[in-house]
Amino acid sequence: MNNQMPSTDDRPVMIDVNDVTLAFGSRVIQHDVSFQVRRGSIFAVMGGSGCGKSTLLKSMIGLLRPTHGTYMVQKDDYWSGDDESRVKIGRRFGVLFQSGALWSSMTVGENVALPMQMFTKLEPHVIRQLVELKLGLVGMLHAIDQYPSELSGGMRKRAGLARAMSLDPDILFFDEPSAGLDPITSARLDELILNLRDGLGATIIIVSHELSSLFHIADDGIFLDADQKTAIAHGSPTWLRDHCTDPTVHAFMHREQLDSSGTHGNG
Ligand SMILES: Nc1ncnc2c1ncn2[C@@H]1O[C@H](COP(=O)(O)OP(=O)(O)OP(=O)(O)O)[C@@H](O)[C@H]1O
Repeated sequence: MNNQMPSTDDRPVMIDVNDVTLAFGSRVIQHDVSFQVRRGSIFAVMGGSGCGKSTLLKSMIGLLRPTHGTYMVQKDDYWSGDDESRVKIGRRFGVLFQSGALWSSMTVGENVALPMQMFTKLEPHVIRQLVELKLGLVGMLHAIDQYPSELSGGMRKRAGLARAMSLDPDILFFDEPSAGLDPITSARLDELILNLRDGLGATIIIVSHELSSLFHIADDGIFLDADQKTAIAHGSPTWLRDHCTDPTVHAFMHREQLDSSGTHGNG
């Protein structure tokens, strides 16, 4: 079965996930998951609903300890140390949650400033300048004094992105960034994500259902299966679409349904 993209990628490995098992209590969600994310790549975590994509993302950002396996962030073993060492490694991470997850009682500018106030000793006027810079990067400087409730869904996502970049992370995690956005706003967000990767050299791990977006922006990825509870294919979304022969992956990447015999139907 053709389920592994041939790799000619010689970019350094940024995150090395080795033999990870994720479980809630005795319920295993995924097991024996291994993959590498290379520096500067946009890495897609794919798979059907409920297979464990968000759970994997949670464990990569420190919200769920894997029951087995390791995550190396360059030379640092993310889960082997104490909370303090994890927080230190996590300072390199920026996270954009589905909703943008802004504090509703704070303005956009205050939201972006918050991580800087919490984790740095920068003077308020320096923070203000940095906040303006981050909001400028995502085209949201005009909304610096607005509250989240005054923003559209796309604007909230962009403000969330500015906040995710608040501490100059070199690794960004996006959970369903295009969820709830219309196609045009979603396409703009794709361009913004590509610009961030190209302009800042960030490494991006993205969970998304939006195949058109994934085909456009992601250059590597993994496909998690809900039934086998493990990764069944590795490669960029376009490679999986065009070359992967696994019936589940093929059906997903071509938006088909499998019939009970495991062959492709068209309904
Ligand atoms: N806190 C939790 N406690 C127990 N089970 C959980 C918890 N969070 C998620 N699950 C279960 O883990 C499985 C994977 O969920 P997860 O949200 O990671 O899937 P997903 O692939 O991101 O799904 P979707 O694409 O629908 O968002 C699901 O069966 C879910 O019910």
